[in-house]
Amino acid sequence: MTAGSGQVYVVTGGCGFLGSHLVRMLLEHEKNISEIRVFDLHLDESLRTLSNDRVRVRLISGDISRLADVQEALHGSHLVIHTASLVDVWGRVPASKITEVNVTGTENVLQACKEEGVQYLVYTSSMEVVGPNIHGDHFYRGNEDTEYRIYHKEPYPLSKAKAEKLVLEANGIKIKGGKMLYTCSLRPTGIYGEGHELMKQFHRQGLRTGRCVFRALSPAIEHGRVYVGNVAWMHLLAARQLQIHPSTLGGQVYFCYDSSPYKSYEDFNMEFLSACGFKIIGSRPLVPYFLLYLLALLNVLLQWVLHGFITYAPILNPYTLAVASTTFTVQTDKAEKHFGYQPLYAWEEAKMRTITWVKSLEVSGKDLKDVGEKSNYCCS
Ligand SMILES: NC(=O)C1=CN([C@@H]2O[C@H](COP(=O)(O)OP(=O)(O)OC[C@H]3O[C@@H](n4cnc5c(N)ncnc54)[C@H](O)[C@@H]3O)[C@@H](O)[C@H]2O)C=CC1
Ligand SMILES: C[C@H](CCCC(C)(C)O)[C@H]1CC[C@H]2[C@@H]3[C@H](O)CC4=CC(=O)CC[C@]4(C)[C@H]3CC[C@]12C
Repeated sequence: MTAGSGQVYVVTGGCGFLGSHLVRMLLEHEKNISEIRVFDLHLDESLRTLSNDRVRVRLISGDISRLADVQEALHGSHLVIHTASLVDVWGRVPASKITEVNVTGTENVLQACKEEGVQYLVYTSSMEVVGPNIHGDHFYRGNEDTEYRIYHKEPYPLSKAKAEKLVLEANGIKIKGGKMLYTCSLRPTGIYGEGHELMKQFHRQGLRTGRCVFRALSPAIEHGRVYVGNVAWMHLLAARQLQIHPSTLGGQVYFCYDSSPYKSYEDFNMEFLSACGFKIIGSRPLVPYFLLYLLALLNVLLQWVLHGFITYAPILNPYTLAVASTTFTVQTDKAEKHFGYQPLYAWEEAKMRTITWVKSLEVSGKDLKDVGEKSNYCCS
C-alpha cells in the first residue's frame, strides 16, 4: 500500500509510556494504516523518524483540554485511540487540572469525533475505575462482571471513571455525515515495561539504599500487572475489531491482562530489579502497617506545609498505601472472546525485555550518577 491510501489513526498521548509503545506496535502490526497522528502536549521528536514509505508518523503538538486543538488533529481521521491523561495519584498537580485533562479532554475527543465524523474511538481507561477502593475490599481474580463496592474520592480514579462513563454513553450517537460513533474502553491493571517511569524511581531509590529494597508490603497482597507491549497489542486489536464488529465491541469495557504472575507490588518489581543485583530485605513487612500509615499521613502534612514552596509528592501517601495494600487481580477472557486477544508477549519475554531496559539504565550510568553510587552492593 502506498502512503495515503490507508486509514488515518490518531493516538492522543502518543508520546507517553503506553502511547509510544502503541505507535510502534501500530507501525509494525497494522497493515491498513497510512498515517498515524501522534497528538501530545509534549512531543517526542524521535517518533517522527519512525515514518516509512508505507506509514507517515505525524507529530501534532496540542492540548487535549482545548477543543480546537483536538478538532484539528481529528480532521479527516478514521479512528482515535485516546490514551492522553494526567496520571497522578501523588498530588503533583491540582485536582482541577486532572479533571480538565482527563474529563474535559475526553469530552473534547467525543465532541471532535462527532463534529469531524470520526466513527471509532478506543479509550484507555484503568483498573482504577473499579478499584481497589479505600475500604480495603480485595478484588481477587475478578472480571468485567464482578460485583465490587466502587468508591472514588481521589481525583485520578474519579476522573478516569467519569471519562469512561462519557465514552461508553457516547457509543451509538449520531456523528457528522449521519453515521454512528462506536466506542469501547480498555482497563489496564498496573502497566510495566520499557520506559516505565515509576520503575525508574524504584530503581533509583534502590541504588540510594545500596541495592536493598526494604519490604514494606505484605507479600500476600497480589497486584495485577500487565506488560506494556500487550496493552498496546490489545489496543490495536480492539481498534481493528471495533470496525469489523461494532455491535459486539461497541459500548464494552475490557480489562487488560496477560500471563504476568500475580504478586505483591514489591515482589513483582523484584522480578526485574533482582537481575541488577537488588535484594529484598525481609520476608514480611519490616515496618508495622500502622507506622507506614503514619508516615503516609506525615507525607500529606509535609505536602500541605510545603505547598507553594516546592512540589513535595513522595510515592507513599495514604491512597497509594491503600492501593498497594489491597489485592486487585484480574482473570477474564472477555477480550479473547470478543476480539480474539491473546497476549503477544509471554511472561518470559516481557520479563526479559523489561530487565534489558532496567539494566540499560545502569549502562547509561544515569541512575548511578544521580545517586553517586560507586560500584559495590551492600547486600551481596
Ligand atoms: N501507567 C499505568 O500503570 C496505567 C496507565 N493507565 C492509563 O494509560 C494511559 C497512558 O498512561 P501512561 O502512558 O502511563 O502515562 P504517560 O504520562 O506516560 O502518558 C500520558 C501522555 O498524555 C500526555 N498528556 C498529558 N496531558 C495532556 C494534554 N493536556 N494534552 C495532550 N496530551 C497530554 C502526556 O504528555 C503523556 O505523553 C492513561 O490514560 C492512563 O490513565 C491505565 C492503567 C495503568
Ligand atoms: C506507588 C504504589 C506502591 C507503593 C509502595 C510503597 C508503599 C512501598 O511505597 C503503587 C502500588 C499500586 C500502584 C497503582 C496501580 O498499579 C494502579 C494504577 C493504575 C493507573 O491507572 C495509574 C497508576 C496506578 C494508580 C498505580 C500507581 C502506583 C501504585 C499506587
